[in-house]
Amino acid sequence: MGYATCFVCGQENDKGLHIHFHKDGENGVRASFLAEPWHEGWPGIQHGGVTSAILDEATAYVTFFMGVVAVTAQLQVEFQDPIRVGERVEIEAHPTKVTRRIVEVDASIRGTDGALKARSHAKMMILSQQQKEEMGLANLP
Ligand SMILES: CCCCCCCCCC(=O)SCCNC(=O)CCNC(=O)[C@H](O)C(C)(C)COP(=O)(O)OP(=O)(O)OC[C@H]1O[C@@H](n2cnc3c(N)ncnc32)[C@H](O)[C@@H]1OP(=O)(O)O
Repeated sequence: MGYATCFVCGQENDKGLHIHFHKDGENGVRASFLAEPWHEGWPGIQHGGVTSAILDEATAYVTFFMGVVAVTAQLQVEFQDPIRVGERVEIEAHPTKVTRRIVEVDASIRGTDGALKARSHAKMMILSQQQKEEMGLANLP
């Protein structure tokens, strides 16, 4: 599922996060992740850019499972509590509004105890055929 070379989900990306996202209910997605030492910014704490990339990817998977090709136009992230190296977290995302061109998505990352670590609100722009061609994405489903 997804794309083999993707930084977040690609199983063939040696430098990637290798997160497996799966469908949850009709429109939601879920995944799990373990922060490793090479994901840290401040000592012992997962880098906020890694956290943002995970939220962005969960958001993108919502549109992927909807069967449209979309890119992130806006991603607003709240970092609520540090994600510690060695800590497992649970990721969730679901759509909140769907229009002809834009899918709005809420995503969150929680500890295994359910405590909120980070959350995001994003606007995904559905690409026209011309935009897909210009971005080299015309052959995607
Ligand atoms: C699932 C498997 C794995 C898949 C890979 C995971 C990927 C993860 C997701 C990503 O990270 S994608 C990469 C990061 N995103 C980008 O690189 C997108 C870069 N931005 C663009 O390509 C264009 O800005 C975009 C396609 C989003 C919009 O260009 P358009 O030419 O379609 O917009 P247009 O100029 O026609 O404007 C249409 C409306 O949208 C508005 N708009 C455009 N860009 C916007 C923006 N960025 N934010 C908010 N609004 C925006 C614009 O003001 C306007 O509003 P109005 O209709 O009210 O006039």
